[in-house]
Amino acid sequence: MVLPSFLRKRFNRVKLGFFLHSPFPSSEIYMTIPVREEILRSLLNCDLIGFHTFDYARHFLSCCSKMLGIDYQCQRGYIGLDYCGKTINIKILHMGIHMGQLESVLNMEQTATLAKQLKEKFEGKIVMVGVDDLDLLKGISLKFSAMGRLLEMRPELIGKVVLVQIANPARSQGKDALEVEKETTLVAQQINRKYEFIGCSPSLSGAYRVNPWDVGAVADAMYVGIQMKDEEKHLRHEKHYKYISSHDVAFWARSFDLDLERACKEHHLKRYYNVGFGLNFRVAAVGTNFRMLTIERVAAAYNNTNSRLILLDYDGTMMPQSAVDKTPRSEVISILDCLCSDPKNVVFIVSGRGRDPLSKWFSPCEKLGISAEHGYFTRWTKNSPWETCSVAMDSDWKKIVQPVMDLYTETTDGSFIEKKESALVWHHQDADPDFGSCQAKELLDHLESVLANEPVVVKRGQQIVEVKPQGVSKGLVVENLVSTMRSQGKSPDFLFCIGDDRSDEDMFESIARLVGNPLTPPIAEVFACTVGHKPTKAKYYVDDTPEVIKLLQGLAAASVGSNHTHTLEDDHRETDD
Ligand SMILES: O=P(O)(O)OC[C@H]1O[C@H](O[C@H]2O[C@H](CO)[C@@H](O)[C@H](O)[C@H]2O)[C@H](O)[C@@H](O)[C@@H]1O
Repeated sequence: MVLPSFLRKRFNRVKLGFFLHSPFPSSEIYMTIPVREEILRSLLNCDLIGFHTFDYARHFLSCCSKMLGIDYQCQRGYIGLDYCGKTINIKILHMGIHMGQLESVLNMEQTATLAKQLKEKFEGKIVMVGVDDLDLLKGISLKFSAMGRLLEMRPELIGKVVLVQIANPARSQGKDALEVEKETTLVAQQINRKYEFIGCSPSLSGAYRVNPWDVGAVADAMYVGIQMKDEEKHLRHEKHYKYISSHDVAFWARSFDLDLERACKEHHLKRYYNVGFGLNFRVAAVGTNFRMLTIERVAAAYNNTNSRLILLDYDGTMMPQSAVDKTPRSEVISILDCLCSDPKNVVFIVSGRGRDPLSKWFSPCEKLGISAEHGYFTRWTKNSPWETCSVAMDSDWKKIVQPVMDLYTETTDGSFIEKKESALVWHHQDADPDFGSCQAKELLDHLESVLANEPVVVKRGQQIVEVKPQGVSKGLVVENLVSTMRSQGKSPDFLFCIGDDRSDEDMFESIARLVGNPLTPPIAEVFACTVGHKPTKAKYYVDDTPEVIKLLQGLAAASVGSNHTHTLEDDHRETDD
């Protein structure tokens, strides 16, 4: 299960599908695994993850939600799981059996001989047949016990009913397999001894769904089966046979492969969003060369340029999503300060957060620019005034949104509403992950239906549903900052932009447009970088938040190295003091 991590790291564009041919445990059990998150994250490197049943898939989705805070949704009949901006598809399909193999065995002379022998042996008796692997999961000994219970409850059946169990040899020879074999044989012997019962082997009921742990219920089901009319037995058998023969292992393989192709195609299209649509070669390269951003690569460009624009998302980029205290560490402040001190740099935090927390957190950085609420507010330095987005701001829509969000807050324990100046945000991070995610989907639909004629958009984010004015986006921030720098005669020759979520994709999209526009001055060095390995409009990625900080630290060191005025360590010490 950890292989996908290694494969994805080594071969970025490989098509990865994973099918789990055994149950996925419920979250309560899975939770006890020390490396539970690593395994989940590894699987999420796949394009398609398959399970035998909805229950196993549900367990997996619930683990992702509870342990990684990752949402899932149902779209166009498919279950998708949002991970780092990419939708991982979940497939539910039984693997099926090999029909050709079954038929060839059925047609063998030996089979006919055995069938004849069994018929003769159990002449005049009701025969129940089960076929199982002799392993821990099949619960054969429980079925034996149920047979015992049936004979106890219905003594008139003793000698009239036979249970024939075909037990495929265990595929492993481990302690588990040997124990199951021992236990099964023991139970069978006990029951056979008690009823001097002939030739009975372990069995499986099949047509009836019963709790295998409820021996009495299994015994009842056996009785119903025994009483059943032949016509009904045939109908049930036909139904099953039709399903089994049409959903055999070949069908499973074809279907899984088709879905894997579809999932990869979607991921491919998302990653290569702009390729071939009239944009120039540089943009096309965004898709074809998606690679990890190293400090060596970016520092070389950094050192050779004179007017740099550095755009940094906050949550999930500079600050881990999982952090409780969102205040930036002194090390981060020190790095930012150092970057801002370089006269060749214009550095901006571009965040969905409100201007108050951002200005408070970054108050030590005098020269840092802040773009808050996805660009609704922008200020170039600590002492410059806030500029407000020119988008028409009629806040009457809040009167519609507030009561709807109130309703969901009331019914969703742990959720709350964040009131930003330009937006209203419903948070469900602290609610039950499954219920919260389900409510978020409902809320999104609900809001979209009541806001159809309002100048706002409803967006899903990391465990949030946000309503904000139409036209406000981080993409617009990029366009405005670049055009302001150009109008000031400081046309950027280096553009570094890093972010992790869907709102940051708007920045990458704008950058692709800027780079592809032959009518505007070219930007020599462009680094659009996402956090995490996923389909994106960015050309580069880094793995996680610590890697982002390391990268910025490298750039800050390059600035320090070029002017030799002070070291990062000095800065750090001063800030800590
Ligand atoms: O643009 P970003 O810097 O990535 O900010 C996006 C959102 O950040 C905040 O929400 C996030 O943090 C919350 C508190 O820890 C958490 O509850 C939520 O799940 C995260 O998405 C902020 O509250 C939002 O307004 C921003 O849009």
